[in-house]
Amino acid sequence: MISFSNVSKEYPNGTHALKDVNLFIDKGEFVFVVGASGAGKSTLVKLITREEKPTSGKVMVNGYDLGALKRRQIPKFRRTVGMVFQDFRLIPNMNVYDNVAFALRVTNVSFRDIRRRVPYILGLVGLASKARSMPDQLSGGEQQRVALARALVNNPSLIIADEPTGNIDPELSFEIVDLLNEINRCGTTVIMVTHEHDLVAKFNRRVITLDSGVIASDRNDWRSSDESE
Ligand SMILES: Nc1ncnc2c1ncn2[C@@H]1O[C@H](COP(=O)(O)OP(=O)(O)OP(=O)(O)O)[C@@H](O)[C@H]1O
Repeated sequence: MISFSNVSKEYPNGTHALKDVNLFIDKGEFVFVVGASGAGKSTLVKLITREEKPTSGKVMVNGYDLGALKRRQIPKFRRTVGMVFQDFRLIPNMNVYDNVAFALRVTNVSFRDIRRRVPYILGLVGLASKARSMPDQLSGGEQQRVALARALVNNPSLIIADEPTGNIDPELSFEIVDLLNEINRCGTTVIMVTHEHDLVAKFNRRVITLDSGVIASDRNDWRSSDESE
């Protein structure tokens, strides 16, 4: 569950990236966040992951009041959120298996559980046969699936993907969103920032449109709207 109550974000240089935003995303929803460059999409994501703090207002995510979160509580909170980025952010000198296992090792999961969980998650994203490959031996779509596996391996209740298909061919982009869709069907909340209107139209989910730091529209019936043309 995510809620924004009268949230504004002003960066130190005076840019008002978000202005008095009110928003509620329930557990289990799939939400696209769209909007022009500079509209405030990444700022919204950074407030949800507590990379940034609001200048005013209250952000609640998975039961945590992020404004009141102590520094030492941040890692525990972040384990409830899986993050996927446009540039994949894989560790280049680790193979696929280790990239995913690493996310578990840093949280002190036992060797036995890692050996059980990593192959399961790699199977889920269709990469069981690539476990020993290095990231630079994979296509963009495959690298993003590894990143997705890494985001999923801690069993987060929320996946937040900031332009996950931005560096991927259009055919493979569909596969990534399809995977996110499957993950969502199993109960995980998914928030995906994108510029790709084709994908948004194809999957027909809730769409939040940001414009100059405010929510310009928030709708569940994207396909029937004129904006999908
Ligand atoms: N660290 C920062 N310091 C100052 N201004 C910032 C910072 N980060 C973002 N901004 C500004 O805040 C506004 C919103 O930026 P944000 O990155 O949230 O937009 P966006 O919708 O994600 O854009 P894009 O689609 O280009 O990634 C922009 O005017 C941007 O220049």
